[in-house]
Amino acid sequence: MKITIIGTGYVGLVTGACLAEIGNDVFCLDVDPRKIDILNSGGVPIHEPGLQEIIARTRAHGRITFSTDVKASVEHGDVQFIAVGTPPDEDGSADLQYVLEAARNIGRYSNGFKVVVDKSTVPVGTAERVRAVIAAELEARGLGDSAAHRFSVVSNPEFLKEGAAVDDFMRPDRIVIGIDDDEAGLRAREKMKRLYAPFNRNHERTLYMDVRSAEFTKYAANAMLATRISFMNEMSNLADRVGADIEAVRRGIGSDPRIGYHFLYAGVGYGGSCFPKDVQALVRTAAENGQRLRILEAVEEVNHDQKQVLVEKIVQRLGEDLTGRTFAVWGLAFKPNTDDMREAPSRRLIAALLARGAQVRAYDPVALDEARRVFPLDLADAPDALSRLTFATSQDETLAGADALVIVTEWKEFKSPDFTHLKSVLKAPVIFDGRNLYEPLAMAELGIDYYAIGRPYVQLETAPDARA
Ligand SMILES: NC(=O)C1=CN([C@@H]2O[C@H](COP(=O)(O)OP(=O)(O)OC[C@H]3O[C@@H](n4cnc5c(N)ncnc54)[C@H](O)[C@@H]3O)[C@@H](O)[C@H]2O)C=CC1
Ligand SMILES: O=C(O)[C@H]1O[C@H](OP(=O)(O)OP(=O)(O)OC[C@H]2O[C@@H](n3ccc(=O)[nH]c3=O)[C@H](O)[C@@H]2O)[C@H](O)[C@@H](O)[C@@H]1O
Repeated sequence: MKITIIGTGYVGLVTGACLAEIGNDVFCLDVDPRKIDILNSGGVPIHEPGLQEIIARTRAHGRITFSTDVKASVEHGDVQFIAVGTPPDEDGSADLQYVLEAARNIGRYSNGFKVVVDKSTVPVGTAERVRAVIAAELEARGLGDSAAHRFSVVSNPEFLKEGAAVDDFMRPDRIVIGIDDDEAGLRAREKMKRLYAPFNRNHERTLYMDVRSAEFTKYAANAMLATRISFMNEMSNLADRVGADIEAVRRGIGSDPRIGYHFLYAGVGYGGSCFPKDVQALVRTAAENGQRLRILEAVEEVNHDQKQVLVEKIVQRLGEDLTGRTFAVWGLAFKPNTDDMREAPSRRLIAALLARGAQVRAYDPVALDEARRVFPLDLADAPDALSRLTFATSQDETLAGADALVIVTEWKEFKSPDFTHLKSVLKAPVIFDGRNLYEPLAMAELGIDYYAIGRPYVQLETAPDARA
């Protein structure tokens, strides 16, 4: 099938590559010439496991093209996926300017029947706006009534997770398709069914519904997941106060199949490009419709505060003024296996340490380039603070002479470091762990002062008279 993907970011590039991998003829459009140049010279502008290999393979077979040519992109695809960004506007609502611009271009250059797929996360009612924009452009070309230029707007939200995007796309839990039941909608449904059949042979995972419900489903899913995280984070703070272990509690509640084990990890708050903006946008949609979403307001507030919890633990142990202290920070990306630093908890945490006068030496396995780009922007008004932030090229390099190690992202390679070596190079054996990677008792036995999230601080009584 001939497919156009508008926007080659995390979602667009993965969708395009995966659709090309199963044999489609895919044209990827982006307005950013830098991204297109990288892709055309064999590179991949983002880090996503498995993606580079698929792109190299499909490009070699001529099944995927990258271009900034808008007209050619519209003419290419019978199916046009809109996968552009929908960042938060100043009031928290989703900014639809890129989506509507993509729609305008489709109307401007359409050369036949088009299935227009909203893949971006967009508020309820957006498909209608996309339809109106395309119709207005066709009308302006005198093609308003042309049967040959019919189109249908489909909502097909994406549920992939960064760091596991290729896998999630290739093996989806479900494929949600919101579609109209008019004649163009029925034609679109046949195309969508054929397109997704290889991922879903018996079609048992495809959920057809009306367009508004599909748009809403995406927000409700992210809101539910964000709620679980804020719930566990709030429980972890209480666990700290009452001397319980949130990891034991997690296992205790997760064993109930109605709760389940997934997505119950307390930490330094959720980040990324989606939960923060989608929770905000849903709160905004509700407000526009005369309703308050009180649970989601609290989810956001708890998440905001959670990003400070590790700093509070550091201040409690080392004092408010951190001048002259050096911190080794492991992990900058908002989660492992990605270079994405949008809303990453590391940004607030590092800024807070620097604001208290500390030196920070940070390391991340893949997000260093992105970190070098975002911190100067975050700290544009604080050049002195920025000058106290340096980046190391290995986790070990951060440690020498540091007053403490701070863990922000749970990369696999941080899970089992050589603790004896770590102790010998740190100035003092102290770890602040925002991802609960280690066992408090084991740390105490190793003589490491270990502070985690919602887990007891263990101190062994080693003096002989104290044991008696
Ligand atoms: N990142 C993720 O894991 C997921 C994102 N989503 C949603 O998918 C959408 C895209 O997200 P990302 O891929 O993360 O965004 P992104 O920011 O990585 O990529 C968006 C791309 O669209 C391009 N673009 C903007 N306007 C354009 C236009 N008129 N024509 C062509 N290209 C244009 C930009 O240059 C950029 O490369 C958002 O609505 C997001 O909420 C949904 C599920 C997962
Ligand atoms: O709409 C989106 O963009 C996507 O948002 C999330 O995916 P993503 O943001 O890539 O990553 P997650 O694995 O969901 O993690 C989000 C944040 O929550 C945090 N998290 C996750 C799980 C957990 O138990 N605890 C926790 O603190 C992570 O550290 C991370 O900061 C959803 O999981 C995807 O289904 C969705 O498609």
